[in-house]
Amino acid sequence: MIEFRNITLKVHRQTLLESVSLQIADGDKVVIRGASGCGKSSLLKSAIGAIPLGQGSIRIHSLELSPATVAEIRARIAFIGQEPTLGADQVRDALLLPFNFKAHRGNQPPEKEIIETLGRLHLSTDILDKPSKRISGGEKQRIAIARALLLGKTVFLADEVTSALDPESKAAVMEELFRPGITLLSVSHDPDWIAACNRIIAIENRQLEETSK
Ligand SMILES: Nc1ncnc2c1ncn2[C@@H]1O[C@H](COP(=O)(O)OP(=O)(O)OP(=O)(O)O)[C@@H](O)[C@H]1O
Repeated sequence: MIEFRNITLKVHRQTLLESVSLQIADGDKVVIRGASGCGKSSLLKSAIGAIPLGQGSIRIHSLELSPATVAEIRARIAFIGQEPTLGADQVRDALLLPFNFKAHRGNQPPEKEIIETLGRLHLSTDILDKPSKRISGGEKQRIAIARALLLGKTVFLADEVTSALDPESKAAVMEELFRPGITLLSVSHDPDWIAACNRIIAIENRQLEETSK
């Protein structure tokens, strides 16, 4: 479960959210809507400790976000931002990067599983040999999703991950992220994505307003 408890978010002295709470159950598919600049991306970023809270607390599976827990929380969550940084020069190295870390060492997936995961996301295996900086924003996001799936992550924070995609790639991404076992907190303007979510929450006047479907 992801829980935002009475949080206030301020960015450069601008208050984006004021004393708001939100509980997301395991398996929920939540989309955040609202005008440009209202704080949708900032809300997602706050859950990985990228924006400090003015007030309140955030818990991911009962673990409260704090300087002491932020690394563990980031290890549990897949954050797919609008322009993910892949962290290595070659796509293959980027995809396998976490498997060099102590927590995942020895768990590197076999080539077959890597290829199969890329295929499910509508990515060809050729991409593995490309420089990370030569792939598109939409491809970077799908590599970041593939990496999270290979790590077995089940909590996804996804910021506009289909806006740059063709219909087939979009359907492929949605098929992966809307599985029952995935908990999804997302930002999207895409009607298909919004329709697939079970909860729609708008940011209005610094508050969260849940609209019934
Ligand atoms: N790094 C930053 N420096 C200065 N201001 C920022 C920064 N990041 C966000 N902001 C400000 O915070 C506000 C909220 O930004 P945020 O990206 O969360 O909005 P959003 O609702 O996701 O917008 P959009 O729909 O346009 O992506 C904006 O007014 C923006 O100007």
